[in-house]
Amino acid sequence: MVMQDNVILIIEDDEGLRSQLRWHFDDESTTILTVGDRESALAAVRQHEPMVVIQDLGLPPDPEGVSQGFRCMSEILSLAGHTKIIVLTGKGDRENALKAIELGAFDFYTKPVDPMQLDHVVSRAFHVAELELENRRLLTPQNPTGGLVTGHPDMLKVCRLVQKIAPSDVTCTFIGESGTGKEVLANMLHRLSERSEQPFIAINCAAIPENLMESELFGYEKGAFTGADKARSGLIEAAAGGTLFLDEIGDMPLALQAKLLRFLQERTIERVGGRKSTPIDVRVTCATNKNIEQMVAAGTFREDLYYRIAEMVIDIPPLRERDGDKAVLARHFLAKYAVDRYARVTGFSQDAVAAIEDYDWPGNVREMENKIKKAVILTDGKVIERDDLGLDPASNTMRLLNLRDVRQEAERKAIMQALSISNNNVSAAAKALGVTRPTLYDLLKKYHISADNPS
Ligand SMILES: Nc1ncnc2c1ncn2[C@@H]1O[C@H](COP(=O)(O)OP(=O)(O)OP(=O)(O)O)[C@@H](O)[C@H]1O
Repeated sequence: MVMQDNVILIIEDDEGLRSQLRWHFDDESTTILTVGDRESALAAVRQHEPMVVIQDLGLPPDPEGVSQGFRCMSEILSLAGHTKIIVLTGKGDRENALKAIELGAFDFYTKPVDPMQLDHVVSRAFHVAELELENRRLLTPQNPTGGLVTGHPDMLKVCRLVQKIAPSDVTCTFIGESGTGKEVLANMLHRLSERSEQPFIAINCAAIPENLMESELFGYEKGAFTGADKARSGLIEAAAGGTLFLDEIGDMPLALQAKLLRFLQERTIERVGGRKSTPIDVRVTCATNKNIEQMVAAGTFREDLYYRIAEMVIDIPPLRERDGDKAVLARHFLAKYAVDRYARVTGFSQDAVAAIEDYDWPGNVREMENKIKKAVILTDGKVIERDDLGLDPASNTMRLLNLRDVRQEAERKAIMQALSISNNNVSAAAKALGVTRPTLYDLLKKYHISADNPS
């Protein structure tokens, strides 16, 4: 079955509400299917596999209870596990709302329905579904990504670039903040290359003391220095035939930069204390979170080495700039760690989702993985709550005024202006801004602007 883009299935036994929702969501780009009971819902899912389902919990023959609603939800998820189900619950029915999340619902919405508010939830569900779909498209058996998960257009572009250059021997350098996935990408590059059966050796240039780095990389001969009682090969030799990943290349001392450059030019190594040159066939990949061009200008990084390692420079955006990836990655890490004795943990509360979205993640994906792993272990319930995540809002305020902030402020102002000119009509405002309605809803959410009161 292929998931259909822009199909919403509404499962609601109240005919009035069903028509209201159909009428509200109906537009040229969206197909709305409506049904009133569980059997018809399952038939519609089999036939159309909608991306998003809006579902009432009270369905016949148990319209006052929740048994049919939960059964329907579980059956949809076992038929089409990626469906984003938004459950409609009665006021004060928090217990069932949480149970729905535990069973795998994407979100819940408390009646009475305000279609404009429900729009936010629906467009977020579409957004996450689309990102996950992109990620699944990327992750085919022909495209092993070594565990890289993303749905963000810029990261997908990076992945495609990596796939393209993998078969060549181009030396590429990944530039990005710590924890953004540079090593994961370097590993993906290796796996996709013809060297995949050979070793992938990663070395963190910032973690090795300067006086040991040369012998670590190039190896040494017996008697090369005090304590060298036998010869040892270095990491370049260990990577022979495969890939050597030099992480934090910006921290490599100048003296060693010269030796690395010689290796990259001649493709031979000389062990410390040795006189013999040995040819080694290795692909070199680098990463850094430093601005190497600035270091070149300051004289702390050799320009000739920079040109060698930067045959291809690939920028990795920080997590805070990957709109939508936070949700996709959070769900990925939950699935990764909520196993065995933690399998009871099945989702995030609404508050937790909002906290994940709002947080800046200065430590990027690594920080998120650690925080979610910890939350899975620490939570007492079945759902991870905001407090379980231990996100420190202070780190969000550390941001300096930079181009991104300026751009966001301009975007926010333009949206407010468009809303005010269009009398808060979201469709008209979206048109004026040249974006789709779901995109505008995403932006409204991002900037915490209410369309009812855009001040
Ligand atoms: N897109 C991703 N999907 C899944 N896991 C990811 C992704 N990006 C990063 N990770 C995970 O986050 C952690 C940090 O990633 P990685 O080591 O690749 O970051 P890095 O940019 O190389 O960091 P550093 O500069 O500090 O070495 C790893 O455990 C990795 O598996």
